[in-house]
Amino acid sequence: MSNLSLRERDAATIAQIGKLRFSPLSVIGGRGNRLIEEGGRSLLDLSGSAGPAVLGYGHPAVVEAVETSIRNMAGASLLLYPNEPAVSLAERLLAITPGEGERRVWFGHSGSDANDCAVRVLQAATGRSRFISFIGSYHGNLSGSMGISGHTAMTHTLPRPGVLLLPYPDPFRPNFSAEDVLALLDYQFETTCPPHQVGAVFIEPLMSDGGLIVPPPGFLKTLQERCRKHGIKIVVDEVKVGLARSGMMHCFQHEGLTPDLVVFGKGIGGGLPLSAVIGPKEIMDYAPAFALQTTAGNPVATSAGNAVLKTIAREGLVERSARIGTLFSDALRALSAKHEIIGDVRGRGLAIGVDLVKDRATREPVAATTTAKIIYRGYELGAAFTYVGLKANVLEFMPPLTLTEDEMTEGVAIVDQAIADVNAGEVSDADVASFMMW
Ligand SMILES: Cc1ncc(COP(=O)(O)O)c(/C=N/[C@@H]2CCCCNC2=O)c1O
Repeated sequence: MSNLSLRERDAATIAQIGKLRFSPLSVIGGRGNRLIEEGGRSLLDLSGSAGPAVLGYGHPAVVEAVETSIRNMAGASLLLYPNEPAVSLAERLLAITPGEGERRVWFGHSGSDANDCAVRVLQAATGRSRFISFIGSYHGNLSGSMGISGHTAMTHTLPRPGVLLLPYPDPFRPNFSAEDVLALLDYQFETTCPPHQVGAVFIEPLMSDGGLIVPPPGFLKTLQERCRKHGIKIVVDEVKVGLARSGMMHCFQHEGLTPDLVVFGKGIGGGLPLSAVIGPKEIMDYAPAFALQTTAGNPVATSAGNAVLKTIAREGLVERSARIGTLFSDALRALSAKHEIIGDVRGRGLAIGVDLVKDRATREPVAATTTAKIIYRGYELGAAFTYVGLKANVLEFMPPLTLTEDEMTEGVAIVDQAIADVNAGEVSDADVASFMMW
């Protein structure tokens, strides 16, 4: 057994390109809504491992489903033969996801590969090679999904040729109003981006990694109508804010959208690698062997997916997200009475962002080091959470949907104390230097 810490062994073996670390936390276990740190300390998880741990850790329904399926494993590959868990999950997803006409489900391992698949099959099936997306959007980290994303973390990779990236209107920083963006789109359609060349618009119904931005009411619905007129498909990326997290089963339902394709990831697997794309049969049946991944739709991950959907229904997690999310947001908003740095608290259900500002009048974002220090101090005080935003100034709360009211209260108290301690200068730049990764 090594006498090095897990963190030291991680530094000596795991590639930096796969890391986005916000604190020194090294995890050796997890139970309920808590992570167990090397050394045995328990931390409240307000991040859900960046979203997928919708049922926390070790949920009995997931444990039983995974154990049963792996003990009698129906192969490991949906592409070679059907398996019961995958087909059941596809049936469940089709039943709970509004849509028109006959549809089909594709399974993958991650939000990235799901959006990657959507891009490729839409270009092939529509014959249109251009796409519309948004500055600040994060649709994945594979070439296809990255190519239609607009997050600053991806500027090391050039966007896909022909992508039209529009500003995502932010009610808290209205540099571009919904009307401005729609006018810009119309102008592009008239000039450099003929609509008949555009296969689809990719929409985050709540922009997560770009800063937990809830769009102005009606904007996305109007955008959908503009695009529909030109036969442009609507793809809604529900990877991070879907499946009950927003306080409705699908976040797009808050916006009155009628998507052609819906992309799922993160929470659908309850922490296991699983993603899905639902789309019209004429698109998703484009050609056999078009979007293959050997272990996609395997019976173990899809058994976890079935357990997630069944638990969401059985434990009423849609309503719970709405209720606990409102309490959580209200409690965070109440902190703004004592912390000038809190400029805005926003989100839907248990997808919550706290926008940190230097100045409430100008709404200038705080320095990224300040955000990082609050995360770091929160870790020291016993909670795990992250930050997002193109200026790295938005605290992100994406806890398990099983978060209790007491845990929510505990989490808010930690955030409160962390902000106070950072204001008091208790965290140094050196403390966070190695945690400024995006
Ligand atoms: C709306 C949306 N769509 C797709 C993805 C990609 O999902 P995967 O990271 O599972 O490939 C994501 C992933 N978002 C990043 C993943 C990198 C770490 C930072 N936090 C996230 O949530 C996403 O938010």
